[in-house]
Amino acid sequence: MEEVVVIVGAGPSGLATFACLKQLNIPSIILEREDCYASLWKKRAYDRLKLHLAKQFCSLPHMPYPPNTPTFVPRVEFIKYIDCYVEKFDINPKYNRSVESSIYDNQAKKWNIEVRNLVTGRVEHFVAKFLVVATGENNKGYIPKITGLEGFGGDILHSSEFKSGKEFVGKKVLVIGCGNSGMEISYDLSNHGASTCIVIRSPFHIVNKEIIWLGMNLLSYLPLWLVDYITLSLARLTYGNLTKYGLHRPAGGPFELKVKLGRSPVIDVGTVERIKQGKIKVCPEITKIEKSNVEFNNGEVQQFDALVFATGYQSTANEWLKDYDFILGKDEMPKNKFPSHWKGTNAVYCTGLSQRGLAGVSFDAQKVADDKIALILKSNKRKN
Ligand SMILES: Cc1cc2nc3c(=O)[nH]c(=O)nc-3n(C[C@H](O)[C@H](O)[C@H](O)COP(=O)(O)OP(=O)(O)OC[C@H]3O[C@@H](n4cnc5c(N)ncnc54)[C@H](O)[C@@H]3O)c2cc1C
Ligand SMILES: NC(=O)C1=CN([C@@H]2O[C@H](COP(=O)(O)OP(=O)(O)OC[C@H]3O[C@@H](n4cnc5c(N)ncnc54)[C@H](OP(=O)(O)O)[C@@H]3O)[C@@H](O)[C@H]2O)C=CC1
Ligand SMILES: O=C(O)C(=O)Cc1c[nH]c2ccccc12
Repeated sequence: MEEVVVIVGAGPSGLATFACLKQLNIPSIILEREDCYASLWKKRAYDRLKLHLAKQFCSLPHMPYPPNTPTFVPRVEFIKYIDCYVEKFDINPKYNRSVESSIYDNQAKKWNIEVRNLVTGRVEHFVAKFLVVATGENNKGYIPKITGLEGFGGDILHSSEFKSGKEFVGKKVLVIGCGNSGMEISYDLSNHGASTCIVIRSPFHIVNKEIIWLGMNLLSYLPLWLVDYITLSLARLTYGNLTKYGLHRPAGGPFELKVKLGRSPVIDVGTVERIKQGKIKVCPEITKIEKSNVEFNNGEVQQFDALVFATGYQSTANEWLKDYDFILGKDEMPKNKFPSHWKGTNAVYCTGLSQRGLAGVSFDAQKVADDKIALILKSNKRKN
């Protein structure tokens, strides 16, 4: 099968790229390994999740949210929005297709794509003039190696498998990692009566969604350092000094760290108050595990029924994109810096790999589509 554009992944990035291309009458197909679109939001996100950024920063190209949508969109409403998006642009991804290899044929100037059909088990081949990597930054849950972890007696899960604290009523649970996932999952566990501890090993910024909303808006008018100053001042006023609870702020500002390192500030949903009340206990880094006992680097040992690893994600694009160095580095990140990151050499593009959430997804999808039309028009002109 020969295609103009093959998009790998039917998350918001793949869907947005398809829609932007369609607006320009450029045909494309999407290959998706799961049996649905937006699989992260449907299968790998916890029940109480709401978008942290206001809806104005989380829409996909060519379709705003309906006016009655809440400012901070709950997961289920976001899925409904994506449902409407898919209907509006009549998007039909090819499901259960796991892309296993993608190699550029320099002679034919085409991408050869090998796909495992997960239903039949067979390998299918696609050829495309353009390839778009839209497989996301949150592909595979990362669980660190810890001595004795494999012998742990209780439940072990990654945050992407966590649905609700109601499954842990009366249990003693340790959450490892204090990003947005870990902090919110701890709160949910505590809400449902689980005895909850959280491992915090590094400094991070605690803010709330109103402060970030203000900061995001101010970024249109003020330099980043000033927005950081205002954001930090408000955060300090709201939370006070949290060091005695084991929460430390890093040296750079919240927006500076997001832009430079892709590290998101933690948007507090009530966890900090629980920590202050002693209802969620902060623990230092784990040194080892023996059966149900977890030892921390302050020498303390505690017994747990379950461990929730909210230790982040890995992108896995380099595993299937054999010619990844046309666009990605060894670290799976785009080689070029924002805002030129979305384009590689040899007709490969990426959307959703700039650590800028859904706003970044929209930016990339539009850029990719606009670039393609230029290329296609150029090649058509040459032919005529
Ligand atoms: C818990 C959580 C909450 C988040 N909340 C927000 C938020 O509020 N606001 C925000 O802006 N961002 C948020 N993000 C970031 C979020 O990941 C992105 O905004 C968005 O989902 C990115 O879309 P994507 O299409 O790039 O990636 P994904 O949504 O991850 O989609 C990638 C798709 O590619 C498919 N795929 C992967 N590998 C292959 C392969 N080899 N072959 C075929 N298909 C493949 C996957 O199955 C998946 O369906 C959140 C992330 C997480 C983990
Ligand atoms: N509602 C929303 O909008 C939500 C958005 N998100 C977004 O999804 C993305 C992923 O977030 P998240 O899942 O929290 O992952 P992150 O990568 O943001 O956080 C991972 C956390 O795990 C810690 N960690 C890693 N390894 C270890 C270890 N061995 N021991 C102790 N701690 C460890 C990290 O600390 P260290 O810095 O020390 O490595 C960090 O605190 C982010 O962009 C986030 O903002 C997530 C949830 C909700
Ligand atoms: O949820 C995330 O981590 C995102 O990537 C969304 C996002 C984009 N820009 C930001 C700035 C501050 C906080 C979150 C985000």
